Amino acid sequence: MSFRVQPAAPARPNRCQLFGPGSRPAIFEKMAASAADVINLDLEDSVAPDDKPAARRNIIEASHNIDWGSKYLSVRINGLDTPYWYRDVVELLEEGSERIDQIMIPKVGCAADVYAVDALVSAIEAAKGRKKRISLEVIIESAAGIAHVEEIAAASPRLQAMSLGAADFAASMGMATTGIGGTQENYYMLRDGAKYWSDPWHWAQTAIVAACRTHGILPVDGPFGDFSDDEGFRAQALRSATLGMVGKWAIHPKQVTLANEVFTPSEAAVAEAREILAAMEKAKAEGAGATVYKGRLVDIASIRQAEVIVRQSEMIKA
Ligand SMILES: CC(C)(COP(=O)(O)OP(=O)(O)OC[C@H]1O[C@@H](n2cnc3c(N)ncnc32)[C@H](O)[C@@H]1OP(=O)(O)O)[C@@H](O)C(=O)NCCC(=O)NCCSC(=O)C[C@H](O)C(=O)O
Ligand SMILES: [Mg+2]
Repeated sequence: MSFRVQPAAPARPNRCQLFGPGSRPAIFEKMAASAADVINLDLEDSVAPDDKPAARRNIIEASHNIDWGSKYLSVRINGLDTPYWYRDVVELLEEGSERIDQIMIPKVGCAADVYAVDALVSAIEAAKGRKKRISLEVIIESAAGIAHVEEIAAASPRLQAMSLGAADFAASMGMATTGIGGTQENYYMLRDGAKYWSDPWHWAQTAIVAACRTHGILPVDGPFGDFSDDEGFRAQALRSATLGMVGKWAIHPKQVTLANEVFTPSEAAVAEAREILAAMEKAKAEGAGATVYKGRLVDIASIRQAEVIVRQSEMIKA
């Protein structure tokens, strides 16, 4: 381990982030009643330009009137290249209730984008005497975002989470696809005439996970567009979880259960992790740094791996 110790990510469940347009207040109660850990009320791309002011009003009212329970309540503002974003922040934080936990910044391209929002949020919090410190989350969904991912992860002490936005990312990168996440028809290796599909999102996800883990931020997988394809969603989410991501967006309520299932460690996985910890305790007592568990090597690094699973399970239960 480096002398600079890896900071822990925020200890709150973030298995599923359920999105809904701010211009569709009829679904807000349903979002609040869902099993998602995080709610993202949207002012950006799911809201038409003419509907932005009304969507802000809807979200402000909902922050006062709806019981969001223990959910982490986040609002996605518009991008910094639009005329909308500053009014999003000003109106939300001047008129919205203390129930708002977080602001999501889309299409972040450099650390200064986060700095700008942080500065505005800090000024409003101080001017209005807001008690709860607003946290930030960002979406990496452009060539610039992924090129500067590490400086973005380090940009603000308010930053808690970072997502991959596959749709805008694909557009910005000039990727030849209209698919949002998942297997892409033309991304395969060919061997002896047989096709082996590969994962075009993999490298961006691993870059995000590395930046997040370096700076103590939650890495999250973004949307899976085809909400009629449960198995496709599950496969994408399983890959993300295997890479170290802690959760995934849901763009339809039916994706919430799928995400929660994948990002909650199974009882079998927790039991195995505890067995590995017990095996290593025994090895340590016998003066050994390594031992054999179910026919395979486990050593001191295995303790750290097992602890990830046990910690995640305990945090979700808490
Ligand atoms: C995708 C939808 C437009 C589908 O809505 P709808 O046609 O109403 O779906 P259903 O008829 O199947 O709905 C079944 C019931 O569920 C309720 N519902 C629908 N959506 C939600 C929701 N998001 N949360 C809670 N409940 C919801 C319906 O009211 C029905 O209820 P009932 O009648 O009582 O049975 C819609 O799901 C939707 O708007 N989804 C969110 C879209 C969104 O926010 N998109 C932005 C995020 S993705 C993105 O921005 C891309 C990213 O940035 C990138 O670049 O990758
Ligand atoms: Mg986007």
